[in-house]
Amino acid sequence: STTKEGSCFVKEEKIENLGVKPLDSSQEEVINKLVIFQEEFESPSEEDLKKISTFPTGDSEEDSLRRFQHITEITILTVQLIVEFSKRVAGFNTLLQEDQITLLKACSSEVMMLRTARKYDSQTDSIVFANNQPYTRENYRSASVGDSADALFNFCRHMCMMKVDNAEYALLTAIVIFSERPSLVEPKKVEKIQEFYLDTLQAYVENHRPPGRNYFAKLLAVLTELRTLGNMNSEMCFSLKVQNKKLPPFLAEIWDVLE
Ligand SMILES: Cc1nc(-c2ccccc2Cl)n(NC(=O)c2ccc3c(c2C)OCCO3)c1C(C)C
Repeated sequence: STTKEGSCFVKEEKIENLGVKPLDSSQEEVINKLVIFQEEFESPSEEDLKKISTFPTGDSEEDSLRRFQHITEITILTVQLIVEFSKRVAGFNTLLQEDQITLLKACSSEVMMLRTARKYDSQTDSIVFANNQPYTRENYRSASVGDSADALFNFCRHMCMMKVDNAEYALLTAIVIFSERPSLVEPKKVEKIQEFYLDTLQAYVENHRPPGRNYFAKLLAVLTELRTLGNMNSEMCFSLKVQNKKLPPFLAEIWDVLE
């Protein structure tokens, strides 16, 4: 990726930090694979996008309902990509199937937020999901996400300002996937795998970011922010139920919106 003025794309450049241990070959290998899979499962395919409803730009009640519908369709496709990506992350297939499902259900909304931040365009303060339909704060809010749209856009802006690169996004995603979650059967195993990706992110940041700005700590703070955003999503799912805005069964099941 290249450095464009005012955009979020940064060039992964190598810098010589005195006294910093270089990444070992296994860490380099893991990072390269994660970035490749991140690209492979970045966006829904063209033919999948043709199947979903068009993006309504109007202001009627009907249009905001159709926008909600459009978001649910894009999210279903994106969560399916998150599942495919997770299955290829080293360590995931060493877990019990039961724990794999627990991790996927819990991480999906948080990984969705990270993926959305990668689609954020700071010049227009909009999120270009798939098929180049820009969501502004306005039409995202009217799609029934309400004032939490600001929390999403502020998160995206924050990630953009930090100029998080592809390797950092891929490592953050792996760390989010292997987060401690309630009801895991083998929590220690998940924690050990997460530790490996945390150490790899720390080594990557030390070798690629200017020293003395504690970027690693800033990236860890993103994990806490994602936890909050994920919880807000769960609350939103519940409130939708009350507004009897039906979530598609796939999402209702993934996000435990009990019938
Ligand atoms: C079908 C669907 N897809 C999403 C979604 C869309 C983009 C990124 C992440 C998510 Cl989880 N959401 N969630 C949100 O759009 C959402 C809900 C609450 C939030 C939030 C988002 C993005 O972000 C800020 C915190 O509060 C929904 C439903 C539940 C509307």
